Amino acid sequence: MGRNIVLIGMPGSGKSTIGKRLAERLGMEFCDIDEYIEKKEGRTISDIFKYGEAHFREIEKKAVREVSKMQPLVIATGGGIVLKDCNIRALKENGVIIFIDRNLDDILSDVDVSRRPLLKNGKDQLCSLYEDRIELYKKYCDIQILNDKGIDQVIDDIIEAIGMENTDLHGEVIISKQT
Ligand SMILES: Nc1ncnc2c1ncn2[C@@H]1O[C@H](COP(=O)(O)OP(=O)(O)OP(=O)(O)O)[C@@H](O)[C@H]1O
Ligand SMILES: O=C(O)C1=C[C@@H](O)[C@@H](O)[C@H](O)C1
Ligand SMILES: [Mg+2]
Repeated sequence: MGRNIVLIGMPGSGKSTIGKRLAERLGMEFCDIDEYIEKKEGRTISDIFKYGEAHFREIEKKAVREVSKMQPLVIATGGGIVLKDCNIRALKENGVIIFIDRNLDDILSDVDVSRRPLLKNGKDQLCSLYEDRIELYKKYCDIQILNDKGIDQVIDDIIEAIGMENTDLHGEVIISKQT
C-alpha cells in the first residue's frame, strides 16, 4: 500500500487548501486532522480548547495515531502537531512529511483567526507561534516546499519532490523555484 503524504506548517500556510487539491490530483483520499477531531468529538476545536490546550493536545495525539494507520491518504495536520514528537513518529511510520513553508506576511493576510483559539488575541500571537515553531517544522520535515506562488505550482512542486524522494533522495529537499 502507498505511503501517506503529510502536510505540516503554520496555521494559514495552506495545508488544507493544498492537501485537498493534491489528493484530487493524485486520486487519493484526503483527511484534515482538525476536521477529523471535530467530527469525532462532535464539537468544535474552539469548544475543546475551553478545557485547556493540554486537553486538546491529548485528543490530537490520539487522532494522529488513528489517522496515521489509515493509508494511503493526503493528511493536513493542525499547526501544533510538531509540539509532540510522538505525533511526528507516528506520521513518519507510514508517511512522508512535507513542510508547507509560507511567508509570515502572506499568512497574516489570509489566516482566519476567528476559527483558531490560539490566535484569539490577534495576529501578534501568530508571529510568536512562528518564532517558536519554525525550527520544529524544518527539523521534522522530509521535504520543505515554499508556498510563495500559485497553488497549482505548489502542487506541481510537491509531486516533483515526492518523485525524487521516492527514488533515491533521503534527507532534506528544498524546492524554492523563483518564478
Ligand atoms: N499559494 C496561495 N495562493 C493564494 N492563496 C493561498 C495560497 N496558499 C494559501 N492560500 C490561502 O490562505 C488561506 C489559508 O489556507 P488554509 O486554510 O489551506 O491553511 P491551513 O494551513 O490549513 O490553515 P489552518 O492551520 O488554520 O487550518 C486560504 O484562504 C487559502 O486559500
Ligand atoms: O497552531 C495550532 O496550535 C493549532 C492550529 C489549528 O490547526 C488547530 O489544530 C488548533 O487550533 C491548534
Ligand atoms: Mg487547515
